[in-house]
Amino acid sequence: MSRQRQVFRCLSHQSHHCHYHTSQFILGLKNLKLVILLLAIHVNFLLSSEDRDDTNSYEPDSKFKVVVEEAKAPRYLLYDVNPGEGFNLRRDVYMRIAVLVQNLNDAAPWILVLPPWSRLYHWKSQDVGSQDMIPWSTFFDLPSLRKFVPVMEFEDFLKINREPVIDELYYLQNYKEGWDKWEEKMDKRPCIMNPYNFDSKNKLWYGWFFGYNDEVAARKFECISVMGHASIFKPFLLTNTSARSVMLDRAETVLHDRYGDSVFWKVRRSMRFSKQLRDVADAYRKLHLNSTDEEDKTVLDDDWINMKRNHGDARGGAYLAVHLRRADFAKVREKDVPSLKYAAKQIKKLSKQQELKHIFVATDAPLEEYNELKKYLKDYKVHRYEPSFEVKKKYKDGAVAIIDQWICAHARYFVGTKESTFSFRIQDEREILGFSPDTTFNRLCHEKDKTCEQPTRWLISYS
Ligand SMILES: C[C@@H]1O[C@H](OP(=O)(O)OP(=O)(O)OC[C@H]2O[C@@H](n3cnc4c(=O)[nH]c(N)nc43)[C@H](O)[C@@H]2O)[C@@H](O)[C@H](O)[C@@H]1O
Repeated sequence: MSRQRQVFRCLSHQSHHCHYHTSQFILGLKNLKLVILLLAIHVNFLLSSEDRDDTNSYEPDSKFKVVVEEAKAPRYLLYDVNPGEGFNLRRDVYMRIAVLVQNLNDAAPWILVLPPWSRLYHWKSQDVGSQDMIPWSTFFDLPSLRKFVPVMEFEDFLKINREPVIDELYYLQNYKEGWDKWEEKMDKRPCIMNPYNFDSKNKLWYGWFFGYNDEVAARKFECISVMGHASIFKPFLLTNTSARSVMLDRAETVLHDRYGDSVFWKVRRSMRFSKQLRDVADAYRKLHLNSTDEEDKTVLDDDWINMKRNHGDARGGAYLAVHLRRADFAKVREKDVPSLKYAAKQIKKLSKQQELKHIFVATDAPLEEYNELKKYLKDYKVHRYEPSFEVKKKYKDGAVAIIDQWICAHARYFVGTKESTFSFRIQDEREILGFSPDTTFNRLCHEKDKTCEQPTRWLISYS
């Protein structure tokens, strides 16, 4: 058992035998590496802070008791999302919370602790080893995230925290009675549902905690009914609690502060995929689709802060990319997802219009469905990214999906699935790269959908 795991066990069971391990561990942690990490997070953030928008002031929330003692800096905000949600919806929730943390940083230093990726419903591969507790650095470029807001991995938070205990945990929920009119409000309320358990022996709350279950706990737990935007929590966090670490579970309950404005796009631009995954996708583009950044005019600037593109700057590789969401989506949203035959009909029509012979298909469809689709498209060269066993084992299902997204983002023309956040994230990637909106905001329609209304054009905005 690693020393860290031993300490988790010790602290959660409060055994005296553990005292030695714990104090040794904590001493060991005062090591240079972590101090440097923390400093790096702060310096990095301060350096880029001149680029921040000076948004909202706040009034303390008089509904809650005002805490007068001063909180120790830095403070840590953790969050989690409804267990059933997929990767791209979770990315969206990150953006809401990152904007909240940026707002908090206008008043005091806060660090956003990134929730490890564990056992997502859609990650079904059995032969790739554990898909639990995957750090954000596998999928995203952390230095890029840090140019928007200070972030750290949960494992690093555990290392610097004195014990594997989060001071306060709030479980967000809607109002039980529902609502007639929209108003920004939040209230401590009895829990409508509570997935955490109180251990009366050591007076701690246990629960999922990103898969850490009995290794991590919370000291205080309450439910909060909320209707509002993420930054509704700003006054509460600054004046109604002085806890060093606060976690908001079910963070998807709060909305974006302002959907689609330049701050929204800043945090979106900061969410660059990790270089290792972009490289795998770029190698595939080059080999199978004859697509390179230089030819396609999609070269990335090193720093997203300086990268500004006009619509039409990007040309894209000579292929049409489709995101064909199937699996659970085809069942839950039966009325939005076309049959394979009808999807193929639309794809053929678009390829003809665009004079493209190569079609790249990103899909979560089983092989038989993909083969059926290919049969309908026999006059075209149809491609699907199939990872080598090594890539899949190393980076897992989450990475394969990112590679699919990155390849779609570089196509000359893209068509997605109605209301899939997977398709939405490809659309915003293409906005960042500078594609013409006509080549981006397109979707497949169900055969019975006669109007076939195309997606809203959420165009990039720079400040
Ligand atoms: C029905 C709802 O759909 C919502 O999904 P939706 O917005 O499409 O998009 P996501 O939130 O990303 O969830 C769908 C997941 O399915 C896999 N997936 C979907 N399309 C592809 C693809 O083209 N390639 C690869 N490799 N993987 C794909 C991938 O793991 C992805 O994160 C979910 O967030 C909800 O939890 C719920 O399932």
